[in-house]
Amino acid sequence: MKLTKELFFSSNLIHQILDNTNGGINVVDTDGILVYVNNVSANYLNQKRENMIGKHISQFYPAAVLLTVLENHRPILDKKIHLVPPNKYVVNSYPIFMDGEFMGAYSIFQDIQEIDQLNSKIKHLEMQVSLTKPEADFQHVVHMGTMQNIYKQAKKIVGSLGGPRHSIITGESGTGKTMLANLIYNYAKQIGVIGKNAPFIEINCAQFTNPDIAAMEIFGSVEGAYTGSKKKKGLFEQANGGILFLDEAHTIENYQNLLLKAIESGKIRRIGDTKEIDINVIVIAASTKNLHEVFLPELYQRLAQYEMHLPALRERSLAEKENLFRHFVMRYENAVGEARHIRYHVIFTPEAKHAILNAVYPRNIRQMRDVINYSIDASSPLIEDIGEKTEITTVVDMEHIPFEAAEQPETVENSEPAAPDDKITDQIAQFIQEQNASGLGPRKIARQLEAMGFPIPYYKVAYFLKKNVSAKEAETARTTAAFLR
Ligand SMILES: Nc1ncnc2c1ncn2[C@@H]1O[C@H](COP(=O)(O)OP(=O)(O)OP(=O)(O)O)[C@@H](O)[C@H]1O
Repeated sequence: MKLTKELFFSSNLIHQILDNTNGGINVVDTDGILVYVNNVSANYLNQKRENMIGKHISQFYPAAVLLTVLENHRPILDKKIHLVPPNKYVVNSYPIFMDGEFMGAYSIFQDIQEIDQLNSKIKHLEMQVSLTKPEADFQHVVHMGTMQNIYKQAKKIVGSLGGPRHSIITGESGTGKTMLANLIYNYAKQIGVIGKNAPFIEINCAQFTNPDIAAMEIFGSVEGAYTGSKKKKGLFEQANGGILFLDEAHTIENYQNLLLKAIESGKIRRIGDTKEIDINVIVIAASTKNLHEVFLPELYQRLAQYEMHLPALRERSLAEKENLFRHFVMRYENAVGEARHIRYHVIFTPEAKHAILNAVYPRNIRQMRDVINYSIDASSPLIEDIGEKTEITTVVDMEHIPFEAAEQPETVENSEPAAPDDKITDQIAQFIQEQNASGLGPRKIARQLEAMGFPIPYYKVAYFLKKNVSAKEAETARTTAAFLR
């Protein structure tokens, strides 16, 4: 027997095919009575198809999208629903017309939990990358604390009338040397000293265990210069017309002469080659060491016309640390906001903020940033708990701070101004709860309280709500008052 169009439509084949699709299918008449259900749909509800057909769809799917299509006679596409929580489905529903007459509707739905989870993972990864990427694009960084003065000096490296110069940046690990080099690069592009597409080539000189390999990477090589070496363009050549950032520059000891020659003559020679190549590169050498003690005097002199030192975090003022703290918290809020399309507010309790600001960070700003990110991570809700919310507030408390920062034995007195205690009563606690129950967030409630003459900071309101200290549960008015204080 041969499969023909007639045979196909007269046989049971179409049902077999519909049963073997990945999606659930429901077909209803104009009254919403199920006339067809495929196996996938029946299986989702642990039902037998025969039990479903002939009954009203709302018996099985009370909020069926099909019911709306029956009313409007219009398709509804890509509607996301939680059919059997936590599973998520996407539903497409269409009206059925025959010879222009409305006859019913059908829907196809598919489980998208897996796709959703993958999307979530991608978003999470994107967010992690954005939280740890350097700040080169963040112009406001240059208006903060130490950076303000250093950036003024740094602009002269590329922006002085005498032409761009080479320079040195020193500072402990994590103090912002790479970030500063990036800021210089951006500024050079902005004022047209280098082209819009000029390269920024960064190399950590310490990554090479063998100084010969380091030299070949930096200056390039010709085939056979060393056993197995190939013809290769070096990073100097790749940086032509832009900036070469040599991180941990103190480790290039053996090749200081080559570097000096390149800087002095504007020419390089690939290792093993006799031919010289013209280069036009601004060199920024960075190091955690004092290069004055490590470099050849001529090389040091050449580079150190502009030498900038980035102080360790412990040497910076509390005001600067507070700025950095705010900066990283805001960065987190923005990253979550963008990734999840919600307004995300992060509030640190005074104790937690104090611990973060006063902790000792051997890896400087990078470590402080990581501690802040970690603490917010620890206090934040899970993605699955966000649901349909568009605004979320999280409170970071001491319990969320990683041990490395929380263990610092600091006192917390005077970290925040206390509210006038004679005014805080159990009624205020009740007021906060009532306002919150009616949908107001901590900021709005704090504003209302302030207008009423009770200036309680919003983070205290948020902390209070988070801990769910109810006025009824509180033993006495004083307990609640003490908590809010
Ligand atoms: N003033 C600042 N404002 C905001 N972020 C900063 C500041 N200084 C440093 N950072 C951030 O701290 C992190 C570490 O900075 P960076 O990588 O520039 O340090 P580094 O001195 O080059 O470290 P290493 O010596 O280990 O290479 C980066 O994410 C950087 O963006």
